[in-house]
Amino acid sequence: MSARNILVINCGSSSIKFALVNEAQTTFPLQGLAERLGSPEAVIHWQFGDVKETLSLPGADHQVALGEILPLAQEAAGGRLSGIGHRVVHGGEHFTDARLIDESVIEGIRTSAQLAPLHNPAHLIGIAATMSLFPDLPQVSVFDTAFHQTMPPHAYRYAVPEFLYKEHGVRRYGFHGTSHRYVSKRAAEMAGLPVEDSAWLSAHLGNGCSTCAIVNGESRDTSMGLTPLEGLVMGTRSGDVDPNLHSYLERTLGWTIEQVDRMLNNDSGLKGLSGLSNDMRTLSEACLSGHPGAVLAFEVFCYRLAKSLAGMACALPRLNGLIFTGGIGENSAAVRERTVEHLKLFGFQLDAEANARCTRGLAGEIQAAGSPRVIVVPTNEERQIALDTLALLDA
Ligand SMILES: Nc1ncnc2c1ncn2[C@@H]1O[C@H](COP(=O)(O)OP(=O)(O)O)[C@@H](O)[C@H]1O
Ligand SMILES: CC(=O)OP(=O)(O)O
Ligand SMILES: [Mg+2]
Repeated sequence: MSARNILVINCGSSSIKFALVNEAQTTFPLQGLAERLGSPEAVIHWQFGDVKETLSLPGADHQVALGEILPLAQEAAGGRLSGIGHRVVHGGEHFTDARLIDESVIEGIRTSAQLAPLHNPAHLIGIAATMSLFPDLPQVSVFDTAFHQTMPPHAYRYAVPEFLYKEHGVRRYGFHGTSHRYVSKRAAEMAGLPVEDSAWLSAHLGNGCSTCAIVNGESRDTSMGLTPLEGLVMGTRSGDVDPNLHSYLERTLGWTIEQVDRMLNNDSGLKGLSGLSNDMRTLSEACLSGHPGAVLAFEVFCYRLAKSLAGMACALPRLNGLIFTGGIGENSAAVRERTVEHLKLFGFQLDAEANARCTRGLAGEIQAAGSPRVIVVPTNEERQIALDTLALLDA
């Protein structure tokens, strides 16, 4: 049987990230991004082999963009596309695994949309579009939340009245599960351990950031909660704040819930603290010239990350190592160095040269002699989604 191709789709509210994954190849034959959908500036950028292209599609919505992306994928796949894997951020308590998409799965995603109002409605639009354009291709949804369904109640319950959990699903769900699962498997391989007998702290640091405690290949706790706002400092998201902040701003500034939501999700995090940028590359450069906002944002980011990892350690019976992944975790030696400095009590220490070497997709162990392992693992959510899709097609 020749190697199969899966198109992986991650639909945001105004964007679509996509990648063609071939099961026998380590790099993607095709990958790209459609952005500003629904506006006059709608555009698709993609890379097919070494060739980069851009197609301007004024006013295009998800359906129109997918109408362009699918033929590209068919061409890149030599006419042999086996299925489509969709990233779905929130699966609530309905889904503990990837699912072949049918009416009941669509209903489950719709029900969870209340909890991920920015993400799930966009996924549904993407799924409807691919189903109408390619009715004969099997479609699979892979949930960010599914991996975390193994958390025990003492990790996922909030200390609020029980009916809010029982009747309204108020609990910790956790996100980035596809990434935490993938990198913990890779870290175990790199360390020569069976993943079923390993224990990790994992830090996924992209635009969204979360930590996770992973024991024997299962999530035991994670920093994101009911929604992807809880926990760490992120690009534009605040992470943890005092829950009374909402009522304080309402009372003192007359803000509405929508204003508070927008501030916490879009104007906070690195962007809010620095007053400069949500992008860690920009902040790292500004730190070098002593920009006070950038320095503060960097320090708060690393301290809060270390504090979260130290808390996650409560969920581990032992520790095989600390994993860094996501755009920041994979590339920023400075973030890794500063974070690990706050974790000396655990015996963590880095080898400066090894730390500096691990950027731009290079995996490796970066701890100094005598320290528990610290491993940089490039995440690959697209490949994991394709593998989950293929596993369901085989079942
Ligand atoms: N060389 C680098 N140094 C520091 N930060 C980097 C570097 N390269 C990428 N990043 C950061 O990674 C973040 C984006 O991570 P990524 O995982 O690509 O995001 P997403 O969650 O959208 O997939 C940005 O904050 C970006 O600045
Ligand atoms: C759930 C989440 O935060 O996703 P992302 O990192 O893609 O924003
Ligand atoms: Mg990413």
